[in-house]
Amino acid sequence: MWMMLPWLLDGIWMWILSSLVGIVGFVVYTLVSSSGSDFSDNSIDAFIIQEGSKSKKENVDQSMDNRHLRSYGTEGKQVLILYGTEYGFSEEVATVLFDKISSIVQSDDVGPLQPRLVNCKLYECVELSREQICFVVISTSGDGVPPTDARGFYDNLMSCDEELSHLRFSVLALGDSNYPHFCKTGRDVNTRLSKRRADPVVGCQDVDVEDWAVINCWMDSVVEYLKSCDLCVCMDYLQITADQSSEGHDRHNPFMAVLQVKDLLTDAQQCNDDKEVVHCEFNISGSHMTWTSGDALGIYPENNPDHVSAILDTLTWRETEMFPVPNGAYHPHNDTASIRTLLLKYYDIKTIKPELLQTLQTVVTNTNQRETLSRLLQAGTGKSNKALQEYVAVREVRDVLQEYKPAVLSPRQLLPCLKPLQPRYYSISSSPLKASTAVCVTVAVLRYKTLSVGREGVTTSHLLDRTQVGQSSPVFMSRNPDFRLPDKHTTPVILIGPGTGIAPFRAFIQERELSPDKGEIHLYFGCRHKSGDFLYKEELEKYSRDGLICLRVAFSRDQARKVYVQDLLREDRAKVWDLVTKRNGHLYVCGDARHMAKDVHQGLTDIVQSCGQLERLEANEYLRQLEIQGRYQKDVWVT
Ligand SMILES: Cc1cc2nc3c(=O)[nH]c(=O)nc-3n(C[C@H](O)[C@H](O)[C@H](O)COP(=O)(O)O)c2cc1C
Repeated sequence: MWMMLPWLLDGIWMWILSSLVGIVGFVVYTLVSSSGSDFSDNSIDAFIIQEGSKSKKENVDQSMDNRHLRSYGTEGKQVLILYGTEYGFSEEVATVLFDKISSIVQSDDVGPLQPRLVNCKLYECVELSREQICFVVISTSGDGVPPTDARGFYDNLMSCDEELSHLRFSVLALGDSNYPHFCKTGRDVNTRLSKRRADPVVGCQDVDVEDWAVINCWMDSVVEYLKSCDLCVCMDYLQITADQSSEGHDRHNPFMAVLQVKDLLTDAQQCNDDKEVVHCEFNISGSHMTWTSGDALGIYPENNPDHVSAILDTLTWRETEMFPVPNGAYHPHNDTASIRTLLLKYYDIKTIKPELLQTLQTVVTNTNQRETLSRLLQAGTGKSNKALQEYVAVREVRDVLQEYKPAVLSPRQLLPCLKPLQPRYYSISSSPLKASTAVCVTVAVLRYKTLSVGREGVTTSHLLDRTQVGQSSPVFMSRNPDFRLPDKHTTPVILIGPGTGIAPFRAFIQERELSPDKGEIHLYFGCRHKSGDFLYKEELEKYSRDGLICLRVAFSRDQARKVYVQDLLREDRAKVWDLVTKRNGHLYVCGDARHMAKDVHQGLTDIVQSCGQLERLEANEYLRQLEIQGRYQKDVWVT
């Protein structure tokens, strides 16, 4: 059932054309806009299949806002591009591929290539047995799982054995090498398609974070292949329009939620520490949005206006001039905006794309500057260019533009060099049972220095420093079906979440507080000090006094020897072992993936090894089995 929910929420309209049932099958129609470099004709992520052999074009709905229309105006050689995304990057990449394929002129020139851009969530509309060629752009999410919307497609692909020897394909696997299961989903898809005898015409390519040099290289190979390959003009298809009038709120169509509570949970003076964590509560009444404890809230930030002004200082621009809003993460109300608004709301002004340096190279007149730029770029624009990586890691767009002054860019030169501003995701820290229209998040404010300049996290500083109670922010729900309380309320749970890892556990605790049957909750929380950064201290201590939770807190910096949650778990090894093995207890870990989740896993392995008297490998296998059974769940992230 959960798989149907995003369909509805995402504004998918399923029209079963009863008159066609039995003759041409069913028609599924949808619209979701996609991200891309501009908002021209590039963003359909739906497609229609018809059973039967006759080709047919049909206009599903002409009346809608067709800004995102992809008109399949001609019968062509069908090329399927499937994307599976959690946070939008695969969609952005797939859209670029779509544009590239659209412009290919083939050597035989017998009819144009007809790319179709399809979100994996519409997998039921995709029949690989009918396709000639398919390119899959897919990320890995969670702890090595497919993006939520792509699970149906993934499961279907894995469970079906039908041979696909007629199908040519290639996979672009997006991921992040900081995670243990690097690019797992894309690799799995590649392996499975090969096993089903499909032909990998371009090798599967892993992509570490947003390495456009690698992505472009793969796309070049795809384009080269398509230029001269033989494809038939065939396939049935319908012309599809994109609907802007969808009521469901999602990443493309966020809800403007009023911030109704904002509390700083930390006290710098008490603990002599500059860490700031803020509790925010958004009012979503009227949105029809719902969530389940364990889900996350997507929030679109605004950039710091001072940083925007610093960029404007380096440009030639006029306040009255209007520019297109990028077809990035969400639909703006207007198609155009001033450069100030664009830099404030729609473009990422922290991340430096190599294109910015390449563009500067074309305008700088100072010889030293030109040489510096060409040295930086001479080893390419990919991740393997360490000098470039180091340069961009410590700078933001305003620094680069200031550095190369008096070189001046126009907005038309600058904007194509920037990424669209993406939403950030925060685990929801309240249960809908407590208040179904008040969504809470618990946000650690990011502040640091590079090149002696103060830096800040875009969303976290926007929430703490620049959003007042009563103001609205664009928000939407992000499902996390792998992080759920057990179905039976009486099952004991062990929650391990230091810092803001407490967020989803606050929701879990509220959930059990309001349920008739209350299974045991063992909470392992960690913070630096007893005073000052013990998040939700009063609340948790009250739950503990009332017997709802068994609270164990690791204060890492209150004594000479550092103490962490995994140390407390080791102290409680007999209890943990008993809960898991004798009482069917479920383990949950939330927070930092790079260190904490690994250390906790190590701690749990030690416990299983010693209490179960197992070898190391057997202990690891035991935990792996728990994961497979959904009894060891993680909601972890890399910052
Ligand atoms: C919460 C979270 C979990 C992730 N888990 C993995 C993972 O297990 N393996 C991996 O290779 N990448 C992982 N990634 C990295 C994403 O795959 C990568 O950022 C990708 O570019 C996202 O593409 P998308 O926006 O299309 O989902 C994770 C990212 C996040 C935010």
